[in-house]
Amino acid sequence: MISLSRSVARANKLSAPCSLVRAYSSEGGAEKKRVQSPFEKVTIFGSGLMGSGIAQVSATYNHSVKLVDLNETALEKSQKYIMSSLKRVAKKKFPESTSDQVKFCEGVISKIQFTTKAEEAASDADLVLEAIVENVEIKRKLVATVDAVAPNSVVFATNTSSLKVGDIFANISEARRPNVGGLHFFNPVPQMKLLEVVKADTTSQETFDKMFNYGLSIGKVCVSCKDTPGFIVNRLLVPYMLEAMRMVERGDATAKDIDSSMKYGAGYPMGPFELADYVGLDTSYFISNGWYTNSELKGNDLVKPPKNLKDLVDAGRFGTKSGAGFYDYTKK
Ligand SMILES: CCCCCCCCCCCCC[C@H](O)CC(=O)SCCNC(=O)CCNC(=O)[C@H](O)C(C)(C)COP(=O)(O)OP(=O)(O)OC[C@H]1O[C@@H](n2cnc3c(N)ncnc32)[C@H](O)[C@@H]1OP(=O)(O)O
Ligand SMILES: NC(=O)c1ccc[n+]([C@@H]2O[C@H](COP(=O)([O-])OP(=O)(O)OC[C@H]3O[C@@H](n4cnc5c(N)ncnc54)[C@H](O)[C@@H]3O)[C@@H](O)[C@H]2O)c1
Repeated sequence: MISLSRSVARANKLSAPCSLVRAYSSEGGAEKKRVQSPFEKVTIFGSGLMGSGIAQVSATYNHSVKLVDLNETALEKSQKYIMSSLKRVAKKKFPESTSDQVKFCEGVISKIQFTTKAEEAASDADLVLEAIVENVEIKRKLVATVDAVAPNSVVFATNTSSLKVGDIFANISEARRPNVGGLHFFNPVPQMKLLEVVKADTTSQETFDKMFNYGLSIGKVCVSCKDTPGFIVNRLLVPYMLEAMRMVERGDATAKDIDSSMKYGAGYPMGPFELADYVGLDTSYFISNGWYTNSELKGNDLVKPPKNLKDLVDAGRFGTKSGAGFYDYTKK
């Protein structure tokens, strides 16, 4: 595998402003290097937690963004969420000037068009990114909608946490197969620097390079992944967090002490139970159970969901989003 030296990468960048600079060592290893984005118009499906964050970051780095959801209520919630996040970023960026903070926030939000018109939004995009509900059938339906109207050259990526990229795009038209891949962002998107760039079986090198350079252009640290369950982080995160759960089941330690141990002993920003509540216990159960019952990890105890995780989900304790999970968030 070759790697471009920094001087070659720099030369490319200087000679062709919109060049696709593969500013990374393909022997693995991430490199955080700002390059010109190969995309101008980005259409994102799903204005929830992740879609909103991806839209915010793409607009912050001068992409023209269309953010699509099923109804105006979802879009209004998204706009509020993005604005509140932008205000936090602006306060740090322009601590001395409220007017600059306002200008920054309004400048970014003006680059995002909130719409329910799916076909129109997909019809003139350079990059289409889906961040809709983690359900392969619903994602496949969206793929079919985009397939019918998007430009031939569009790159189509998924932000899935746990599904196989190849399964999501299984029914896409033949001509588009080289132009699909995965762009797995982390929550919260404005804060988490990592972007997992996934090369599926049909992804062309050109498409991979475009996705990778888009990630670099929006300030992310990009890593290269194969289309395997959980890519890199979740493949390691799920077994770690499930074993934490089993420790509680065995009575080895409390959730609180395990969280403290990982924060103050391993330097994690959140312990496993705080994180599970943060990303959602329903999501966590869905992912681990999906891998355990219907993936290349089928029957692997490393990803077997513990009983008490399922009990919490069955009881409607989904984590912060429902006010209670491993911890209670409603008590003052
Ligand atoms: C036990 C059984 C579990 C079962 C298995 C589970 C398997 C896992 C399931 C996977 C689900 C999908 C996962 C997904 O595919 C991949 C992921 O996303 S994994 C999650 C990755 N994210 C993390 O690990 C989060 C780690 N936490 C943090 O980094 C921080 O806690 C935080 C979230 C950034 C919050 O920081 P805090 O210090 O705690 O709190 P603050 O509120 O002060 O924020 C600090 C700092 O950041 C700025 N900030 C925070 N959020 C935002 C935002 N949304 N927008 C803008 N800015 C934000 C804030 O302003 C602060 O700035 P500062 O003032 O400090 O400069
Ligand atoms: N939450 C996380 O920590 C996290 C992190 C990384 C990746 N992901 C992945 O990102 C995706 C979205 O996750 P999320 O947490 O943002 O979910 P979410 O539930 O917050 O948002 C999903 C949004 O998609 C919308 N939607 C559903 N079907 C749609 C359609 N056909 N067209 C347009 N919009 C549609 C829903 O209305 C909702 O607003 C999932 O694939 C998830 O696995 C989640």
